[in-house]
Amino acid sequence: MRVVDVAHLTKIYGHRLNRVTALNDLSFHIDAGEFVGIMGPSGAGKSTLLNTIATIDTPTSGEVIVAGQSLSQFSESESARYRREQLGFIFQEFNLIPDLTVADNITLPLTFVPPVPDDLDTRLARFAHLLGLESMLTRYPEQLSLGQRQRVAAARAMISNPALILADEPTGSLDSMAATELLQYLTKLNLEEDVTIMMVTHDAFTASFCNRIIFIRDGSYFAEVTRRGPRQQFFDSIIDMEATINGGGKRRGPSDTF
Ligand SMILES: Nc1ncnc2c1ncn2[C@@H]1O[C@H](COP(=O)(O)OP(=O)(O)OP(=O)(O)O)[C@@H](O)[C@H]1O
Repeated sequence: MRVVDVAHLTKIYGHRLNRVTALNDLSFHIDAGEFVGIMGPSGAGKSTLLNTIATIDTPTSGEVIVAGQSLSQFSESESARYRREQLGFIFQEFNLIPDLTVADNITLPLTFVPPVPDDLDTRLARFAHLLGLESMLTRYPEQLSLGQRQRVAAARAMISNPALILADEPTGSLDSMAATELLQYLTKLNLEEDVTIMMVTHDAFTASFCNRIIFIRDGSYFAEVTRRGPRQQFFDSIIDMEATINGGGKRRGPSDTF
């Protein structure tokens, strides 16, 4: 099943002399159960793409369909509902609420707008278990390590069973050990729970935990690489593609597999 369908997406900011084309006829799709990385040089349009899928930004032309719904048809309230029910967000800076316990932070998406589901406690227990947070539920965010905080953010993103998790540089604030641990958890949730993840990252190591990377440059689709073998090999192929994209090479068309 297709979760994300981006078709001929174009976003132009400003007009006349200060016109900037942030996205330029970008098309790709993501299927259910994929863990897809979005990479590309600074200014390539990655944040604009995330913001468009999150309905924070509206496209100039083209279409985004998520879980069968065309985002351009949404009213304000439908967008808010879509973000609440279909999306889960993991940000670089965690965005946890300091005055709430870990348990209350995780369940926030379910308690924010009534009615609170009957299985709230079961869902909390399940995601706390999946993310190794069972012993920390009564603590406050400041009593956790940065890696643990990001796992709380991941549990919060997933507790409402959204169609898509949007992760924006989720390892950006973590040291390499905590980053690896988080990525292992995300991989496990992707493989075992079929969570669909789209992750923007600058970091090839982080990207190597995905199963496919879409590279964009100047707002357009540039190339993609798909993991077929060991992660080290996939990492090398990501580094190669980064060199190509930064070196100004031309690479477009069919998927490269490694
Ligand atoms: N609100 C805005 N008004 C005008 N131009 C914008 C706006 N937001 C982004 N841009 C421009 O659109 C282009 C794409 O920006 P975007 O932030 O999406 O890139 P990015 O790939 O996320 O970059 P980075 O990796 O540096 O975060 C850039 O040239 C940027 O300057």
